[in-house]
Amino acid sequence: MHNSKVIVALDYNEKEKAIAFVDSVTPDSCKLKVGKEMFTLFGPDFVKELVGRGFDVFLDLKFHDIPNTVAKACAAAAELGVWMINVHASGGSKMMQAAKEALAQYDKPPKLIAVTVLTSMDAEQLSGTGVTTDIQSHVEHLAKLTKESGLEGVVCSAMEAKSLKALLGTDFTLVTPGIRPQGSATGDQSRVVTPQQAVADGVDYMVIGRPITQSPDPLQTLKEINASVL
Ligand SMILES: O=c1ccn([C@@H]2O[C@H](COP(=O)(O)O)[C@@H](O)[C@H]2O)c(=O)[nH]1
Repeated sequence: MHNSKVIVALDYNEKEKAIAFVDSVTPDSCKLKVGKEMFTLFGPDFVKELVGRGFDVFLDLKFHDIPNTVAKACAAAAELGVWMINVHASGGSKMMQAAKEALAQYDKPPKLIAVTVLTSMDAEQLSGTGVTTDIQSHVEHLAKLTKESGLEGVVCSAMEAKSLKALLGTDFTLVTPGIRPQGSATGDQSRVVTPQQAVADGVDYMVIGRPITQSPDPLQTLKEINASVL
């Protein structure tokens, strides 16, 4: 069992840079996230390498397709031995249930969670997609649908953590990107929260990429974040 709440987003375009960071950390100091960029560049072998080193790996491919396709993709992801995978909740309950059922054949299936509203989105971006409710209500709606579909948790902003824990219970896992230590550049994120506030509000895991990977001393930054939320 690894204890850190930090999942480092390995969004590197060079494998050597990612491995240099991985060489500097341990499975107790962080979990690792492989997203679309590194998976597209370096594929399943890269994921297996991280799993082989004993890390909990979140394969963040955000599947969103017809139920059959998503189910097969989730089974393929489970074969890699990863700790957690995800789909988009907006794919609907049939899609999420198919994903869940595809994992039933595994003794140790990955945790399956669903993305609610991307942390890069603000009210204007969301309404531009045709959603007429406010962000908080839409996140709550999608998180409820996710729980009813049998999944273990959601990706959301830590801004929504308190209300989701109250609505869906403390066992429902909340994974929150959009984490920014005080003074860090926000970049393309909109719904940002500091690590300290996120943990105080009850999140289970914080996804942190650039504030760590682009830092002049990534290991020291990770250590400081871990220490700040003890
Ligand atoms: O709503 C979401 C879902 C996923 N992400 C991913 O998390 C990291 C965040 O990286 P930062 O550099 O800390 O912004 C990135 O890999 C995203 O693809 C997200 O940001 N928001």
